Amino acid sequence: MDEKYLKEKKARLGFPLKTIAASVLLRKLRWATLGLQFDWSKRNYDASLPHAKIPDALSRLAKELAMPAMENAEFCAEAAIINYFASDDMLGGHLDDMEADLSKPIVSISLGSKAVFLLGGESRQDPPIAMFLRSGDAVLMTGPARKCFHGIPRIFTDLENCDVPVFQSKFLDSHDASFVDYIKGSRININIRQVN
Ligand SMILES: O=C(O)CCC(=O)C(=O)O
Ligand SMILES: [Fe+2]
Repeated sequence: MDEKYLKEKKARLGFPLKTIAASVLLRKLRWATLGLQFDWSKRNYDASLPHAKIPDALSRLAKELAMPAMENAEFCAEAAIINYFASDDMLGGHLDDMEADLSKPIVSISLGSKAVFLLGGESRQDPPIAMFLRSGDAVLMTGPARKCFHGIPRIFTDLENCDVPVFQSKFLDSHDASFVDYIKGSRININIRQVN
C-alpha cells in the first residue's frame, strides 16, 4: 500500500492502520464471482448489478465441457463462482438451486490440491458417494445431480497426497513462480453456470 495513502487514511480515521501483506490477504480470500451477480436479498441474479464479464477462454471451455449435457443447445456461461481453499477449508453440504432453469448443467473445474467431493441425494439424509477431485478434473452437474446435496469435506495439501507436483511441472516459467507458490497449498474450484 502506498505510504501517502496510508498517512491520509490514518489521519482521517484517527487510529493506527495495520498494513496486511497482499500474500496474507490472498490466503484469506474464500471466493470471488464472475459474470452475473447474485442478489441475496432478492434471491435472484440481477443483470443490472455491475459485473465483470466471464473471460472468453473460460466461456469457451465451459461450452465445450457442457456439451454432453446440452442436447443440441449451446451452454451459455453467465455466472461463475471461484472458490479458494486453503489447507483447513471445506465447503459444507449444499444445493445450487438458484438458477431459473435447473435442466442446464453446472460446469465445475478443479485446480491444485486434491479434494474429496461428496455427492449426496435430494435429502440431506441420503448417504453420499465420495470421490477424489484432482487438478484438471471437470465435473458436470446435470440431470438429477442438479438437485443433489454436495460438498467438499477436505482437501489434501501434504506433499504425499496433494497431487500438485504434476500440475506444477506445467508451470516452469519464472513468471509463474508466485502462482505455483500459491497453488502448492491450495485448491481452486471454478464453477460456471447458465442462469437463464
Ligand atoms: O469445490 C467444488 O468442487 C464444489 C464447489 C461447489 O459446489 C459450489 O461452489 O457450489
Ligand atoms: Fe455447489
